[in-house]
Parts: sequence; C-alpha cells; structure tokens
Amino acid sequence: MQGQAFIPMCPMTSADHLPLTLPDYHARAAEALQAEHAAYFLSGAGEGVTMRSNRRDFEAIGLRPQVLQDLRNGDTKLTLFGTQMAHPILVAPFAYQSLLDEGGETATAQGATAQEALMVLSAQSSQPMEEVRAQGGTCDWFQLYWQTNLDGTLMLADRAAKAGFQVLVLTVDAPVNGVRDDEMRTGFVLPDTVRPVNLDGLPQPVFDPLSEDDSFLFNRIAHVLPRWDDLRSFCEQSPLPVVVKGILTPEDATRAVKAGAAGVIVSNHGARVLDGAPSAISVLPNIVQALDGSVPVLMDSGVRRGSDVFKALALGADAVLVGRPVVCGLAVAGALGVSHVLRLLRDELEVTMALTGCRTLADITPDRVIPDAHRLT
Ligand SMILES: Cc1cc2nc3c(=O)[nH]c(=O)nc-3n(C[C@H](O)[C@H](O)[C@H](O)COP(=O)(O)O)c2cc1C
Ligand SMILES: CCCCCCC(=O)C(=O)O
Repeated sequence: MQGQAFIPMCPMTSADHLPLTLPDYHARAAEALQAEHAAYFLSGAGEGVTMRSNRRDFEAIGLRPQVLQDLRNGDTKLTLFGTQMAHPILVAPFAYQSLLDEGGETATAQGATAQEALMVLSAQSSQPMEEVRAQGGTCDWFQLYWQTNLDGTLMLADRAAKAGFQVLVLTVDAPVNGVRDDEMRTGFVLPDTVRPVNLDGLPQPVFDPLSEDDSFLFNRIAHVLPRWDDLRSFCEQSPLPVVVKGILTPEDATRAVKAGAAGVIVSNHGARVLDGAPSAISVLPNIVQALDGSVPVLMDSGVRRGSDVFKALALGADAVLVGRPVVCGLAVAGALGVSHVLRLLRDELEVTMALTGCRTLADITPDRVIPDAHRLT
C-alpha cells in the first residue's frame, strides 16, 4: 500500500454524504420531494423577489468581532411570556407536514423537543392538535387564522387552550393565498389523505353561487376577512395571550399592540404571500423602535444560519422562527432531521456569540453588527 493513493471502495459524491449543513438539507429536500411538493414547501410567491431579499438583506449585514472577552458561564437562555427557553430559535408554524414525513407534526415536535426548541403548531396541521400535544415536549404555541367570524375563531382558540397550548399566534398577513407561480406550474393540490383536520366543524364562509359579482375576492370573500376591530375583540376574548404574526410596518405593529396583541412577529411569511414585500430583517429595526419594548418582538423569514439569528437579535428581535430549514430537516430525515437542523442553528449561534465576544443574549447589542456591510470600508 505504501506510496499508493488510497482509493475508497465506494467513493462518496457530494450528493452521497450525510447532510452536514443547512444547505445540504435544502439540496437533499429539493431533490427528494415531488416537484409539486417542492413548489409548495420550498418556493415563494411570484417571481421570488421577496425570497431573494430575505437572503440578500441578511447577507448584507456584517458582524463585528470582539476578542479576549470573558465567555465563562455563558448561555443562550431567555424568558418569553413567562417561560424560560434554552435558546431563541423557534419552529415556525407550517401546514400539512404529513406530506413531508409520515410522522407529520408529531415528528417535528419530537425533533424540536430534542433541541429544546419551542414549536408553533399550525392550525393547518395534518394531525389533530391534541395528538401532537400528547407527545409532551415543547409544542406549546398554536397558530391560527381568522375563521370566518369571531365565534369560529374563539372556538378554535378555546380548543387550543384546552389542549394545553400556552400562547396563540394569529397570522394576519395571508387573508388570501399569495400568487404562487411555481405551485401553478406544477399543479400542486392536496391529496385526499392530507387535510387540515383541526378545522373540521368550524364555520365556513357562505358564498352565493348565483351572484353575478365580477370580483370574487372583493365581493365574495372580503366580508369574512378580519379587520382591526375583529383583532381587538379577539384579543379581549381570547383565553390565551395573542401574538400577531405577519407585521412589516411600524404603523401596523403599533396598531396591533393597541388592539391588544401580547407580541408581534415581524414576518413576510417566508416570501409566500406578497412578492415585492420587504424582507423582515430590513424592517425589523424600525418596528423595534416604534414598539419601544412594550411587547416581545419576534421575527422570521430567511433565517438560515446561526449568524442570522445573531443579526436578528442584534437588531432588536427577542427570538426568531425558522420555517424552510425545518421543512427540509423533516423531509430528509424525519424527527432526526428536524433535531439536526435545529442543533446546527444552535451551535452556529453559540459560535457567532463566542467570536463576537457575547456571553449572553443580552450582550448581542446593535453595535455587534454592521447594518450595511457592503457600503462600509
Ligand atoms: C410550506 C409552508 C407552510 C406554511 N404554513 C403556514 C401556516 O400554516 N401558518 C402560518 O402562520 N405560517 C405558515 N408559513 C410561514 C411560516 O410560519 C414562516 O413565516 C416562514 O416559513 C418563515 O420563513 P422561512 O421559511 O424563510 O424560515 C408556512 C411556511 C411554509 C414554508
Ligand atoms: C388562506 C391562506 C391559508 C394558507 C395556509 C397555509 C399557509 O400559511 C401557507 O403559507 O401555505
């Protein structure tokens, strides 16, 4: 053997190796999913303008190293709504998880629990909320959309409270689906085996089949869409604190808090709704400033590395949520994949903290980042 090159029996190509990074998970998921499922889970609205901004604007933010800091006894802990959490990375609510892995939302909850990551269950879950909760663990928040009227929305909220969820997330940025070019091209439809089971029995909007209105949306759907007064009534009567998800301007953030929101999530829904909307990270600082510490501010959309978590925290977020990374973890390796992507994000956050001299989350202040790194010399 001496002097001979070692030739492995089974040479590993880049596609063969175990997924080691989040981009590996993304590549594997894109390859493994049927085209129409990849379109639903991985692509965004329109031509992907907002999708690209979500990444570009994170990448434009630089990090300021800090050396020789005392990092002993550091941690990534925080408290949100009275609950202590090991780190600030939450699993975003996303629909129809059984399309990705037969374990569905339960598998995601297991992976999240293994990493002490709080999970937000989507109302569009493919498994009953009680079954997912029955696993125990960290699936403690429930996300819902407005359900036609206040009674329907409260019905779902009361059921979530009875199931033991602790916080409700009301998503307000998708009163209608975005225009999803890729879904249209691939013809995505839900198969008969997967449906939003938690919505069974809730009021459905009644449309007049004989109406001659020429705009289906404005004339026949708008009357069941929520307005600010509805948010106020819901916050007043909700059995649990309500966090409003899908805020992109300081005006809407302030209005949501005035209406009773216990927190807001700055988000463009992972670029799935309004193509052309700004990235969440670019609007975060102004929203944080407008709310001035009155309620917790979370953010999502485009978080792909632990350093992105760090950047969002430096710009004022209390915590972040991740969607696609968990989608990919679940699609590639079920609960184990979810756990692995969350571990990678946690580790990267810790490494970023160490290299910027931050011992705790409180040390991650705005001066640790360079907002527009490309313009600075
Ligand atoms: C396939 C898919 C389904 C989603 N379903 C929901 C949902 O049911 N409710 C909701 O509030 N947000 C939903 N979202 C948006 C996520 O909660 C989150 O805002 C977004 O994924 C964050 O962006 P990221 O994927 O870039 O991390 C969904 C996202 C994806 C990718
Ligand atoms: C009217 C919007 C329902 C969408 C449910 C799932 C979701 O939020 C998504 O992004 O897809």
